[in-house]
Amino acid sequence: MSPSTSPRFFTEREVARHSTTDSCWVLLGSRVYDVTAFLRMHPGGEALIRSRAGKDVSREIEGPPHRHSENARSWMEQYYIGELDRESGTDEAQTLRERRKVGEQTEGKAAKKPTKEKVDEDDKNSPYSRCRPVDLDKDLVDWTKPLAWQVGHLGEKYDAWVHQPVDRPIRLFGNAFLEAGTKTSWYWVPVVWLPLVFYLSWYCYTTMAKGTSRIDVTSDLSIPIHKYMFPMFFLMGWFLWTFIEYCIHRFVFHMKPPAHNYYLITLHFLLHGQHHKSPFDGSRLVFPPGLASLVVGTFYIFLLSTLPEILGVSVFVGGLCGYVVYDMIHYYLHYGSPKRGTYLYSLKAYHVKHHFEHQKTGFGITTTFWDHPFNTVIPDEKF
Ligand code: HEM
Ligand SMILES: [Zn+2]
Ligand SMILES: [Zn+2]
Repeated sequence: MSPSTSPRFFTEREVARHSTTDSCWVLLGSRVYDVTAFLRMHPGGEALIRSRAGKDVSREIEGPPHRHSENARSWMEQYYIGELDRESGTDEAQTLRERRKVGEQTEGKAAKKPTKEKVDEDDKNSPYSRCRPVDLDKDLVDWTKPLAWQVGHLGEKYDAWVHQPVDRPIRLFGNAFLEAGTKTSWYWVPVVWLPLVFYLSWYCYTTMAKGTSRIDVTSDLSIPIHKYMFPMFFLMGWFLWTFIEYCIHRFVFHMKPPAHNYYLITLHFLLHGQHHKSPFDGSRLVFPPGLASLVVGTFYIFLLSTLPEILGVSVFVGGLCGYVVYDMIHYYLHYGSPKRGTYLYSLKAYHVKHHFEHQKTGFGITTTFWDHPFNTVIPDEKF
């Protein structure tokens, strides 16, 4: 909603009443926001916003504990619902006021509402004047049409546009079947891949348990593989996955497409750009199994061509399990509300900062480990 449209007015009491998980409003000065839809997604935790429900959060947005990014402020504008009417303290006064407005309108006089000039004046005096409202009419793309074939035309404006997140679902393709093919519910990932993880783990363990598996180090030296070595190979595969996770996110998903290359921009948008544009579009948060099988298949072929069979399969299954955990954790970081102080809380805060503020750093999702050697750790906040 743009601040230039005539806003609705709310009394202080009315705003204060919306202080539950089902309906949570906050204020920035005299501007009223319904942030209910954002509560669970908030990286600082649901409780922090809920404890300030019905109140002015200007100080908290500036921090400490956290100075919110430009994108976080623009994001908040999407939840703007109206203005606080400080003069009319009670609901009765509000009702009277509404009646007076209707009366004025029927008498042909101008209704008592803030004019555009008045609102702009207020905005100028507010510390949030730099908040850029999400104006869907003025956006660089036409949201009423599929986006896949539009974004390539944005050229050099694409990079800035794609990194300004919005809270709305994306339609990629006009064709309903094609569109459906790009969406995946989170549960398909464990449904498709976990049976394979269990089967291959059982296969590796029972094969090793026969006691006949050996690794030929040289033509003279051959080491027997004990069944209890399986967990070690499995964990090696998982660790290898965390490296692949980092590399795919950093070097494939965050490749910077050349501004004049329509096709590479489109490819970037389909692979990862759409997730940055609409980070909470739940239908596109996990890899479709068809696409994932390309990566999984390549990983399998690579391991089996470089390692002895049983060792390769053991490492592969650990990596596959790491991938399933990655996709589930990524989904949870966007939709879950982990407790403050937990590992998942720190991962969520880290990942949402990657989305909102530090798009060129913070590529680790299930672990920040690989950000250290590659020097892409999101710096700690300083006040
Ligand atoms: C009500 C509207 C709010 C919105 C839309 C919002 C949005 C966000 C976003 C997008 C981030 C990720 C980092 C960034 O982009 O700045 C964030 C982080 C954070 N927010 Fe908010 N926030 C809101 C209110 C609050 C309030 C009232 C508090 C209370 C103190 C708060 C505390 C934090 C903290 C502590 C973090 C960082 C989490 C961490 O690094 O541990 N936020 N918020
Ligand atoms: Zn990313
Ligand atoms: Zn994400």
